[in-house]
Amino acid sequence: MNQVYDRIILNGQVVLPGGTYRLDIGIIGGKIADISESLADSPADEMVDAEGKFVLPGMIDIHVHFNEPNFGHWEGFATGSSALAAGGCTTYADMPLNGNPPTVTPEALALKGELANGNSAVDYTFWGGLVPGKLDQLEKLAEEGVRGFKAFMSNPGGEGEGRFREVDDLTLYEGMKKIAALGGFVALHAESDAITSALAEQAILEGRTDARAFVASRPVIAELEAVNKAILFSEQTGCEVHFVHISSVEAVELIDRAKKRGIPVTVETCPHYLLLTDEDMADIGPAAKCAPPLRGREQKEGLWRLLAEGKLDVIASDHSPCPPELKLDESLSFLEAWGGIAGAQSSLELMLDEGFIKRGIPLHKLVELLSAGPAKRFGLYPQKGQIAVGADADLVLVDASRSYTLTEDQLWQRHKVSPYLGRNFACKVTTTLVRGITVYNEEQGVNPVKQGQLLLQPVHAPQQTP
Ligand SMILES: NC(=O)N[C@H]1NC(=O)NC1=O
Ligand SMILES: [Zn+2]
Ligand SMILES: [Zn+2]
Repeated sequence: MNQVYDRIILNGQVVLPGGTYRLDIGIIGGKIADISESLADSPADEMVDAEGKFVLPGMIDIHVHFNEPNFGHWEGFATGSSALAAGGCTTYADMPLNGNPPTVTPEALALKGELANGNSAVDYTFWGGLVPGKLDQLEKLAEEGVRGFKAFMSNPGGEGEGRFREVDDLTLYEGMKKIAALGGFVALHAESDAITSALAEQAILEGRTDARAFVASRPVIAELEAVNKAILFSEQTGCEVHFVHISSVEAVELIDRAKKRGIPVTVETCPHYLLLTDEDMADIGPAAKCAPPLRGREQKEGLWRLLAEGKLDVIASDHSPCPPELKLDESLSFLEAWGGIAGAQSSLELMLDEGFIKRGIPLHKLVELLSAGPAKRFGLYPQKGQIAVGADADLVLVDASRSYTLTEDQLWQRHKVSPYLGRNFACKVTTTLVRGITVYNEEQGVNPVKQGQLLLQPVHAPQQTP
């Protein structure tokens, strides 16, 4: 066959679902048209030499907070998605907070869509929100194509009237019944508000406001209590639950036991729970503050063990930035500083560095958590999330023979705050392609033409003809 390819990626170590092989990839019309041992002699408009590099499916980061509308000064679509592109992520799902209005009505969803359109470096979709008083909006959001609905079981913090609020038990239960009927799923920030707010209040009364006090105010039992309740609600309503940013071995095991009983649950953790500990949080300061908090070394090692055992489904960044003064102002105690880690650009490199290079976990196993797992969770698979003929050509080239130190000037996000500044990475993303288009390369940086497409299918839209 004498096909003319738009582009051929030559000589890379290509990470397929079952393993890593030296292969060439031919791209036509934004899709992977061929994967073969030699396309070197095939005609193509452009040849990309991937000699010595790994070629992976782009990461699919289903947990980021880009904060528009109205909180673009925290993080916006252009800067946030640029950080993702530079870090090897090709699709993301934006959370319904901390922008205002939060994405809990079709009007707010439309506003998100307008703000992201033309400003996103990579493809994207939106989470809706499940909050008290807005149960009647769920169906309308589903009509606009929303399938995932985020709820907080503890106080999400944040500023302003009309901001996103945590669910009470009845809203969660009733919401899950409705979402199940709509064919959707919920994502839960699973920490018990009763436990965390009482402990935080007690700490403040006792004048304990440092990093250690923060960790003590959000113990593992708070996570377990919330997970346990949500599993019960899932069992009772049939609603699928995705547990975001799980931080403890005990919670992953609880979720795993529920899966084995046939309850439709999935579990996510974040690079920071696998890379950092509570001691790092105290050393680095509020740049490493997140909720649930970073935990001890045994928890971190335990999460790696569970990852190796296949008990995790998704790795996501939970990129949740804020203006630097809300974290770094010296008048703020650790307890008062904004909780949220802004690590979007580093997720893939951290997982490859620590998981593949240092711990020897096969790349295709990591790709299951970074790409295929999240794509499946969001119904984007097999169009996205794997390297396969017919899939979108969403590809990342990684040089694993190059080490570098992360500095502020390399960060594409709105504010140059990251717990990974100064860290030495043993690999580097060199090129990111979305549907065959170069959205990032080392020499030129992020492509200024923002070609990311929205991946929502409103039910009333005319079906696209191929
Ligand atoms: N509101 C918000 O984004 N909170 C996030 N930050 C964090 O560390 N955990 C979260 O859920
Ligand atoms: Zn959360
Ligand atoms: Zn979050």
